[in-house]
Amino acid sequence: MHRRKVGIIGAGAVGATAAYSLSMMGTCSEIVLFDIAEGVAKGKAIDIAQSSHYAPNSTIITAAESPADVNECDIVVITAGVPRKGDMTREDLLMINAKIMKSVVEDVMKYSPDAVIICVSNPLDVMTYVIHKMTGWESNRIIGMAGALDGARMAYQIYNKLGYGAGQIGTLVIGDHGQNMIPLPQKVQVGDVPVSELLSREEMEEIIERTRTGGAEIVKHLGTSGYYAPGRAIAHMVEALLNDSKIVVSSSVLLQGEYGYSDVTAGVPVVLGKNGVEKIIEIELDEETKAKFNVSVESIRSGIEILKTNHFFE
Ligand SMILES: NC(=O)c1ccc[n+]([C@@H]2O[C@H](COP(=O)([O-])OP(=O)(O)OC[C@H]3O[C@@H](n4cnc5c(N)ncnc54)[C@H](O)[C@@H]3O)[C@@H](O)[C@H]2O)c1
Repeated sequence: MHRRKVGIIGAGAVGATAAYSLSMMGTCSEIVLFDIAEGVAKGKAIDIAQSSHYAPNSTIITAAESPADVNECDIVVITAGVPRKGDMTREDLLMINAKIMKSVVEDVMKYSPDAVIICVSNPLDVMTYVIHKMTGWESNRIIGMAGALDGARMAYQIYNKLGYGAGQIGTLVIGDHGQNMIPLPQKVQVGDVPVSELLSREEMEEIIERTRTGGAEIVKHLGTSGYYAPGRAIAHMVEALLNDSKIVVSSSVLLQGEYGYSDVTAGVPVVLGKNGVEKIIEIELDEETKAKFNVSVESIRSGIEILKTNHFFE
């Protein structure tokens, strides 16, 4: 990864915030934004490039005129998609976003054939699976961003309860990036202190619930989903890949026997480095968590099944 070039496909709220975060961190040498909505990538690229005047390191930020300009990237972040509208069923949304993903991925394969892909578009785990099927690439090169955000949301809730420990709260959220996500309080530490020493079971139950509904809480206030924390979470992952930092981040990856599942994507802790997913970490799950993980995996499988029933992969 010597060029440190990052492509971001979908320059909407999340994609542009990821670009802005990366440029403020000075992590990349070059960021190229692409969006099908005319002017969006161009306008945001100019704005972000001007803000980078005050960043620690300079970053070249450009807008792609066509998918072919998102070329020779080390990492491609995909945030392209459409949100669910009133009259759409889950099935409709899945099919629409999967078709968008298919066309985006065809371009990535053509123009950035050596990239690592970070999938962000929802439904996250199913879209990550689509990328695996469409590319046929080594599974380590395709990573779904979910746990990085959900873990930050959990840490925020814990800090709000404690009033201390900011930046020291290690969290872990596994499973799907949706209703059945599994925040794991038994794995949380504040500094080196297990959270069970600091918060009661009832307080942790409330934190788990608020983590699960963390996205919806923002929608309630804002009328649209959050983008600062998702954008920063993407930048955190991109930095880990570019710097080969081998940090542990929960991410949606293809399971091939790990945790007893195959041919399905789900959020589990992984090591991120220059090759993408360097290692999937298999932690010991108690029986209750195993049952929850199964519910989570089955909900992802039901999304994949919808695509199969609609002959998407044929
Ligand atoms: N994984 C996560 O944790 C997480 C967090 C937040 C949002 N998301 C998801 O990320 C996606 C983006 O969210 P957002 O708030 O930025 O939405 P947004 O609507 O602001 O941006 C999406 C952008 O994608 C563009 N787009 C659509 N089709 C495209 C194509 N074929 N090629 C290029 N661009 C295309 C649209 O023009 C739009 O600008 C959504 O699917 C959202 O649900 C995921």
